[in-house]
Amino acid sequence: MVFPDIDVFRNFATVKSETLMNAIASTLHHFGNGFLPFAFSSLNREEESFSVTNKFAHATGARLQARHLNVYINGAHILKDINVEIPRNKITCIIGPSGCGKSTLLRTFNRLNDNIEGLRMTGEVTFDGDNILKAGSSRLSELRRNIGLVPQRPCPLPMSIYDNVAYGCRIHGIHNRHQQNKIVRHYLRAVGLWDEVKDRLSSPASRLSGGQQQRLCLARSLAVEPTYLLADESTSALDPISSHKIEELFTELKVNNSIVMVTHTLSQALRIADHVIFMYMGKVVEEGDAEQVFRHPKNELTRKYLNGAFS
Ligand SMILES: Nc1ncnc2c1ncn2[C@@H]1O[C@H](COP(=O)(O)OP(=O)(O)OP(=O)(O)O)[C@@H](O)[C@H]1O
Repeated sequence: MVFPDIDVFRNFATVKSETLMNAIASTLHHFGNGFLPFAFSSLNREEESFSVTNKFAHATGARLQARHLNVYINGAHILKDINVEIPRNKITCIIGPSGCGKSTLLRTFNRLNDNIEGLRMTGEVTFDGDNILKAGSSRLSELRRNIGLVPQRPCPLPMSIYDNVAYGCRIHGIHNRHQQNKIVRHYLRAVGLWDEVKDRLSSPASRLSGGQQQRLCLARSLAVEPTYLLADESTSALDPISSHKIEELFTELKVNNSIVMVTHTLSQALRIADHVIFMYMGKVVEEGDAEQVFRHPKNELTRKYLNGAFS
């Protein structure tokens, strides 16, 4: 699947650095990229604690829902009458065979599909009661402050490892170098990357391996601590140990945040999902508590999928 918002960055190589930064800032502002400005909520790590409150996120008890959502691309009916509710402070896993619409649904939650040519959406996606499908640009940027997306393909910005994580803080007005250092260190540790990069923080992020880039992008998204983190196969390029670390991290994060992840790995969904959405050919076939869906699926199609009858 192509991500035009990410591809934009790849074309910046020859642009002057100041122009580049401005272009990135405005592009991110427009498209959102999972790390637009947020305030930071408190982090309870013994070695580093810092606290800035994301008032909007935690005061409103915001919830994310899709009602009668339909997505068409160039006339093709991609998402069909989707009705789901994403619970707060839980890990929701979206599962289903390739091409069933998982990423499209995930991206609809922060309007990242908007730039797809020929896109038409009907129905509602509500966040904190507001239909975000009708949100104007000012509401949209607020939305993207609260719903961050880590895309399927890692997309490091054309800057250093350090700056990739610190960037979100800066555009949100956190210019204190000491505080930035703490945040960068904290989130690189959280994703299990710190030991691998601590001696080369000023190197270009593009020199990292695919799995390292995937963790860097996750750190960048987490560093602005969204209310909802949308993760599209965020462990697909990782070895089992690194994947396990990320799963542990997501489990810790749900105390303050809500995670929605697309995964192809059923064993991963079994390990960490609290809530499951099973999709097939653009429809939600079954949704519910993970234990119920995995142990006692109501739908025959879900049962077949879980038993490996198709993938
Ligand atoms: N930009 C696009 N233009 C045309 N069709 C698209 C576009 N993006 C997605 N689609 C189509 O929408 C359908 C759902 O795609 P989507 O990427 O959401 O599926 P998925 O379940 O996430 O697949 P996978 O697990 O393989 O990543 C597919 O048939 C795909 O070809």
